[in-house]
Amino acid sequence: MIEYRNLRIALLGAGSVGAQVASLLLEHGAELSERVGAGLELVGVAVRDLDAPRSAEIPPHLLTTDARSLILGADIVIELMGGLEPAREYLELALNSGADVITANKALLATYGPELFEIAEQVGAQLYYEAAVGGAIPIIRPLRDSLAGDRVLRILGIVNGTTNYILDRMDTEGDSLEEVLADAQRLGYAEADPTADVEGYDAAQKAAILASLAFHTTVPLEAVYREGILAITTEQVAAARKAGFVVKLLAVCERVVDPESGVEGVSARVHPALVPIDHPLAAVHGANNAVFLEAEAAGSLMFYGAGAGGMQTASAVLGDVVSAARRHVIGGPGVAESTQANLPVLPISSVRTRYRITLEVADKPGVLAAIATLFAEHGVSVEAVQQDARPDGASPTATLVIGTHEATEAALAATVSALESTDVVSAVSSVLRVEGL
Ligand SMILES: NC(=O)c1ccc[n+]([C@@H]2O[C@H](COP(=O)([O-])OP(=O)(O)OC[C@H]3O[C@@H](n4cnc5c(N)ncnc54)[C@H](O)[C@@H]3O)[C@@H](O)[C@H]2O)c1
Ligand SMILES: N[C@@H](CCO)C(=O)O
Ligand code: NA
Repeated sequence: MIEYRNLRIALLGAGSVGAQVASLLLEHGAELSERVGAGLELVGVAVRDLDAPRSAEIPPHLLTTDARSLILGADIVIELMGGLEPAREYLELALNSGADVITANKALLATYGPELFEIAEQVGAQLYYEAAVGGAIPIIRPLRDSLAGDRVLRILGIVNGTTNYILDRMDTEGDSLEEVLADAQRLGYAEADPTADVEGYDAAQKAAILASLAFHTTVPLEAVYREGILAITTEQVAAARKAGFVVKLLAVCERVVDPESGVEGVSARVHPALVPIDHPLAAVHGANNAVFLEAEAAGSLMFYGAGAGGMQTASAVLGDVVSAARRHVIGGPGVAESTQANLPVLPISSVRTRYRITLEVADKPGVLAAIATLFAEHGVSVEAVQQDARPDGASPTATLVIGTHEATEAALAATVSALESTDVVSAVSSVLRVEGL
């Protein structure tokens, strides 16, 4: 029997993910120790309420309400409390005491990531966060390690399970957003307050993390353009399907060139988008997540699986525990988060993409020509026009769907505002970006 040195692991928070991490560590600790070459000992679990019910049994002697003392005696600290404070304070304390740190907290990383990475670099500690994006799906480590020799060009991610579940049900069952949201809450996919999911805040935090890592640049959360799914109607989803698209809430992180200045930079945005039905992302159903990535040498890759769930997310946390523990055994400084590219983060107005615009127009001669002229005047090239047939004389208006070639957001926004103020257009009923063509 090999005698291992013991690594002391402190866990902060024993909710959906934390309780599963504790249970897996206690159950498989011996096996993981073999993989690491050091003993992995869960020395304590900081909780708010010692008597609260938990999704997995934790021996009472491990529970404590004194998080600070627990942190100060640990080699590896796992933060699964969520929220900004005291999570930030505890992680700084852990890093400054020389411990490696593991977190699943995307809100914390998207807000205080640069500060935390800097402390980690100064003290030579590691900060791991595989569970923060895409839950169980390996995406942080592939970006940081496997693709470190390549140049990532673009990421299209379905990184919020709740909104994917909602949009998927609207598509496959024809249900309304309100109906499905209520079900998602009942099934435990959505939070009691689902704002972070449906308004795109959760996806925007993940986009900031992915873009920073993929482009070796600090991408602050405030620089991520964000639109949620609340304005999406069942009719829009059905019309998209008829036209060969599905509606997905996408996190799009890409290299862009500012059309005015020619400056090269990066952009991160979250919004509902039309995805062609034969694109791999269109096949991501239910609450699953997927990250579709284009790299210069690797080409297209897709990472797919469970983006949430206590047990699934615990898998990613345990992977980080093994990585951190291996470094303790090997010794040496941690790998610093590289932001050396330091590219400018450009506003959404610099982004170029395609659009499908649905208009209610007067059904009379000259209307189409007037609308086409308006697009041309703003430098937006029309790719296809489709008019919905109406029964004869049933209505003096027609529905016009205009697909565009790539145009800048700025040109498109100017076109839409011109359409809104022209007489022949009675309503601009939908403007959706098309991705993945
Ligand atoms: N649940 C998922 O599927 C999932 C997926 C990916 C990432 N995450 C992230 O994992 C983290 C944990 O999520 P969760 O779903 O387990 O949340 P949760 O609400 O179920 O658990 C958090 C636990 O932390 C405890 N806690 C809060 N403040 C504390 C404090 N000061 N001291 C001690 N305990 C404290 C709470 O009482 C609660 O039990 C979050 O950052 C979340 O964003 C969760
Ligand atoms: N609320 C998130 C949980 C995982 O971060 C989701 O729906 O994907
Ligand atoms: Na992950």
